[in-house]
Amino acid sequence: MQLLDGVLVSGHIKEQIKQEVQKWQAAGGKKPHLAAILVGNNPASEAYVGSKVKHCEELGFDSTLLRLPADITEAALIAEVERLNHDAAIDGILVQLPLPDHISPDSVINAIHPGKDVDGFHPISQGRMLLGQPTFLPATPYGIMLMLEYYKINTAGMHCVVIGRSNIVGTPMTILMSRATNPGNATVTMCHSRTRNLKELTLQADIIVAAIGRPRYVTAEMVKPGAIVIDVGINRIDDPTRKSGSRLVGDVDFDNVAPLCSYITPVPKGVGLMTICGLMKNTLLAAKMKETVPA
Ligand SMILES: Nc1nc2c(c(=O)[nH]1)N[C@@H](CN(C=O)c1ccc(C(=O)N[C@@H](CCC(=O)O)C(=O)O)cc1)CN2
Repeated sequence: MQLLDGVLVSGHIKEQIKQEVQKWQAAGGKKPHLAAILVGNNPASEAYVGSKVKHCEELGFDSTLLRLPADITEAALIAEVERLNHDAAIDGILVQLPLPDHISPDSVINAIHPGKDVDGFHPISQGRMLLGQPTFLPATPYGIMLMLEYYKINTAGMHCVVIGRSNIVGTPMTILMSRATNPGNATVTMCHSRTRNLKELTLQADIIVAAIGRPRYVTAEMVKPGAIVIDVGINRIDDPTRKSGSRLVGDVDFDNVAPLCSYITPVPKGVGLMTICGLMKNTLLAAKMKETVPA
């Protein structure tokens, strides 16, 4: 079993991005500038946005963090997004998810100008991805593809079972893995909460992408020996043995599944770190494309 190491791969990709930014600036380009919107004070969201801002500093990007109250109206939030759309200094905009229940994430995402949609969540970005056109790829699936590429895993002809059908991970993952690219060229099955014969399907999988959001859901008896397992889950569970009283686990029962696998991503230090790489690569691309809605 080989661990797909998010620390190693993200370190390598960040180094590439840093060098690309320096080259871009040496050629007269402006520092990429990411604007992150954080609504409310969900501790996990605070941590993820904080990490994005720190990565901007590390890679030589500018960043702006806009903190908005949890009771902001949807209209006021969309007005902030539109203000950033028109701000020529801003290259990329992200709105940290989840949003409070009274705000429709679709309405807010749809308000982001597609040229600044560095999360790759806008319908235009997703549509272009579906058609195989150049676009911003959703950060987590993009990061997973970068990781498979780094380890030179040839997925052509493999059966890839994706568990989860979210717009930001499961669905785009099925599209990217079935494209005529390497990695890609896989035969893909998408499973979800209504799938009846999940274990039957996962046992046929050469690659499992687990993005269900349930701690340790994928167990050893669901995994074929030699399979590649990509764990997208980030679940915080109680652990009285830890000083903090809790710890992170993925959607895969790592301790029992890992011995069966050819490759597996750990949680933490796996896919999560690659998500940030996907976002940073998209932000650099946005800076190079430079699209701003005229005032
Ligand atoms: N606007 C967005 N919102 C959300 C996204 C997203 O891509 N865009 N994805 C997730 C959260 N997320 C990024 O925002 C994210 C999750 C996890 C990590 C990460 O680095 N995880 C570390 C562990 C971190 C920890 O200790 O808590 C790891 O896996 O090693 C980065 C980004 C939902 N919202």
